[in-house]
Amino acid sequence: MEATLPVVGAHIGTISQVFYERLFNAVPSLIDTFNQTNQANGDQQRALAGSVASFASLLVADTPVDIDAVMARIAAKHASLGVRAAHYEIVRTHLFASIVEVLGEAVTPEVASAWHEVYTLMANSLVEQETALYRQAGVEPGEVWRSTIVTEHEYDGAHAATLYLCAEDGSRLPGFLPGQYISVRMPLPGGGEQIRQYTVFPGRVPGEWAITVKRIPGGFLSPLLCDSVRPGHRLLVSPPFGSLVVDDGDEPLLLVSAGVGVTMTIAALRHLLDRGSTRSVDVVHVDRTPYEQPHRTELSTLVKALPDARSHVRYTEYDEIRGDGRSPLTDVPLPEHAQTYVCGPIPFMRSIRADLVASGVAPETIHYEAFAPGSWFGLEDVPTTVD
Ligand SMILES: NC(=O)C1=CN([C@@H]2O[C@H](COP(=O)(O)OP(=O)(O)OC[C@H]3O[C@@H](n4cnc5c(N)ncnc54)[C@H](OP(=O)(O)O)[C@@H]3O)[C@@H](O)[C@H]2O)C=CC1
Repeated sequence: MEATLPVVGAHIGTISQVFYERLFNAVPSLIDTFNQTNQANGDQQRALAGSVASFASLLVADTPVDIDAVMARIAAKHASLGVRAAHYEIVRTHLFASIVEVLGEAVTPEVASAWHEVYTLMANSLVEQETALYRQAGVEPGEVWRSTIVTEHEYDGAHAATLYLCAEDGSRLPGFLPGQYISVRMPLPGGGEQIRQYTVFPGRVPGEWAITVKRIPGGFLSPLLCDSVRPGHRLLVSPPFGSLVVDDGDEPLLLVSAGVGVTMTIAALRHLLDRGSTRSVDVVHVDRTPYEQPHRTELSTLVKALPDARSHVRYTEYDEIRGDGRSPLTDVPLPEHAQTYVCGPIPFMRSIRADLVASGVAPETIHYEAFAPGSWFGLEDVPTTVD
């Protein structure tokens, strides 16, 4: 199998394309589970087959990637989509048929069996973790969707809206950890439906959730959520999932965000405040202008309310940080032994991570979550954004 890794790698684009054609022809309903924006721009094509290949290379290579953390992130994302054990067998059938179709005779029985073994290892590990996540969430495997009611819609910054959600049956929505997200599943006006993930943060009353959605022009879901959904609207959502959560230790925290990625920082600050935390916290946030910045007032209110917190907000429209290549972290005193959480566009997270590592920060203390597919194995080669 190791010998065929480069061959599979070299043909991953074609294999993925053939795979999705086969998969969607066989099970058209799965189109709704996959992000159609990422399908259209090719990211999803690269992601799934690429994940199997990456998993295989992690198994055989001496690599610094923390495979358990990567698998935990994938399992959480799958749970938020309602993935079931049976899906892995459907994917296996069509993925292997695609590999054989593209690589032909290079796939000898020995090679095929080695790849099946890798796939089985990966699938078993994910199914086990997803089963545990469903159990913790108190739902049957894959039965993640519940009805919530939008209690309030607020435009937030120039391009985003915050939606407040309560349970349809009047019960309290379950708690969550700072950094977790929920999936929102919505029918599309032209037919079909789509699912997207949004960081969840506390609403205005206990048991209420909030999400902030940035409108992506031409996107499938975000324009609907920003501009069509209003109080009283019913929204199907998943329980909160996500393995990348702000830890409850007492080391200093560095929370770095850009754009609507600020919701992770808001969730973390609310959590610290609720717990009466005295932790040292530095917040770095980058936005284009104050007018575009979601949660601008709340960010500054929360930072002021914490006993040992500071905020460093940078505006790329007014500040030269983008033009002259200076890091948004310039002039921010980096606390020693800090845990850093980064949230924002992929290029932003990539450059912040590089700046921190160049300043001597230990890579294992830098945490980030990317919602885009294919980004599980590092910040090296991931494009795109969610809508
Ligand atoms: N909705 C949600 O719940 C969540 C969304 N996310 C993700 O967060 C991301 C936020 O994106 P969005 O709001 O569109 O961000 P924007 O594209 O609007 O960027 C926000 C700011 O970051 C700056 N920036 C971007 N890249 C760099 C860089 N390399 N170095 C310095 N500054 C940079 C931009 O500068 P400039 O003006 O020069 O472009 C801009 O000022 C999305 O990918 C989204 O998927 C993450 C967590 C939660």
